[in-house]
Amino acid sequence: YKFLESNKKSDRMPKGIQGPPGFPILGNILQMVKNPHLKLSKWAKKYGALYTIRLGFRNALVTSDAKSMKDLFGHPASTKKFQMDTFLLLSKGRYGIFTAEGEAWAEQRQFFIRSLVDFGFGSGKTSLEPLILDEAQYVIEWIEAESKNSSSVCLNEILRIATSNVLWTLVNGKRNNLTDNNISLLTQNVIDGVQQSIKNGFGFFPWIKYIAPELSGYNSYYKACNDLYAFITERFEEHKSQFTPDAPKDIIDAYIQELLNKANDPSSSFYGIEGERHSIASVLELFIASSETTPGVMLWLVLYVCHNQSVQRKLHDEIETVIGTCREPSLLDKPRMPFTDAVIQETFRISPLAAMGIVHELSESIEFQGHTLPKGLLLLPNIYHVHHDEKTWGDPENFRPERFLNPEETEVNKSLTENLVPFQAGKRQCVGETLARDVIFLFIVKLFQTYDVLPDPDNPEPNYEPDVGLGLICKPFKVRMQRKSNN
Ligand code: HEM
Repeated sequence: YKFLESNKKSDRMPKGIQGPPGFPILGNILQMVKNPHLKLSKWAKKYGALYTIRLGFRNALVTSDAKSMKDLFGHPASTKKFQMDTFLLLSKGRYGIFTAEGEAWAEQRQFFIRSLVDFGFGSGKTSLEPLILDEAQYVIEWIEAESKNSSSVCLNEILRIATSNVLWTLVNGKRNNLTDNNISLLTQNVIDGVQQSIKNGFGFFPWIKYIAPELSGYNSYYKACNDLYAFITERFEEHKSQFTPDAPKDIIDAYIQELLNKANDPSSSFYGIEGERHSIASVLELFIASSETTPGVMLWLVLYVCHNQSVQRKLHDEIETVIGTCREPSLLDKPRMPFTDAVIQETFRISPLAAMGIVHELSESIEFQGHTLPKGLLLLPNIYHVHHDEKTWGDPENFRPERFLNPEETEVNKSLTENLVPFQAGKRQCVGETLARDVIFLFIVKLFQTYDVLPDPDNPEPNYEPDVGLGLICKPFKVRMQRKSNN
């Protein structure tokens, strides 16, 4: 019964759009068990920019070029998400920003964006810069200490902790110690569970949890979600006990203020108990959405640049020319650093963290590129293929930041970056994009301002093979961080 219940929703296939044949009940899922991003890309080459697949009983339209993706995900009927059990469990229902829908989602999303601006963040503003640079400096100190014990270091964990600390300081008002970091650890347990839910299937087939709760990883995921939820709830309670109205010190205070402001407005998603649930879920989702993605991009970048020394030399040259060795990098340096920008864009392109994005669901039938797309159709953004399409990139498998620059290498070619969609597209496009881009820029510039990054002599060959789950995650690797002689 549970099996039928969780998979009962069947929808119509749009007419006139081809796709690979699948199996009964499972559809195309079996063909996508290993490296689904590569399979989706292979199908795009065969069936074109728009094709259909079946995920269990659900039909999905796969979009594999940037324009179709932007047009389709920009349509008002595409705002709804396909809610995997994995995320509903995390947010305890349709709460917060990531999992909420309709007016509640719009209000929660807007509130978070406004809070970021209130706390000094936004285009053209630089007041979060000291916070980000402080965290980058802690990473440098950690590298210095580690390098005394071993010639090569693994940056995976420290970058995760440091980036989650930037957000945590903003949200909770005080930073965590790099070696004693609850929020990062609790978040990591949940992220590991999300990866398991994709690999072991309980995200798509909730009935697996009834058959193999332990083996599938469902039980440990359930516990990890509850632990993180309880931790965030405790921080809300702590803040409430020390709260001064109209003087929010951090984002949790801002949420508490909004709950008070909307205490008599039943039409608001901040009203009453539901309002509390939305607020806690929103904060929790921020950590889940950011803590693997932002450091993940930096790790890929370090790996590629470490194994492409000519790129590293150009990166060093630009940092030295524009910033020098004595002063801290600033976001205001960004427009004068096209090569650094190109290195970051190339990393987003070649190893997109959210390679298959987040699946949405049409809330009503629409006409699209001459086809009628039925209500309930799932929409899958084939981000990996968009970033690896030979027609756009020529040699997609090569790490070549220069592709984004004009022949004089003085400017980034904007018409080419239009083909990048690492944060997806449309009204639900990543709400943390600017924060992520700023953190990546400042961390990376500071790292390469301070160090020559060299391959680990014990493992000199790079491993570009990702750990594939919801995202393409860089497997742990070591590098030799050699302090630059002029630094
Ligand atoms: C390089 C880093 C990041 C990448 C690649 C990334 C990617 C994405 C993608 C692909 C989506 C799905 C958009 C959709 O459903 O249409 C998303 C949504 C989201 N991201 Fe990010 N993200 C990153 C960093 C962050 C950060 C730093 C935060 C928090 C400060 C964040 C918070 C969110 C939230 C809350 C959503 C849900 C938005 C909504 O449903 O309205 N992300 N992100």
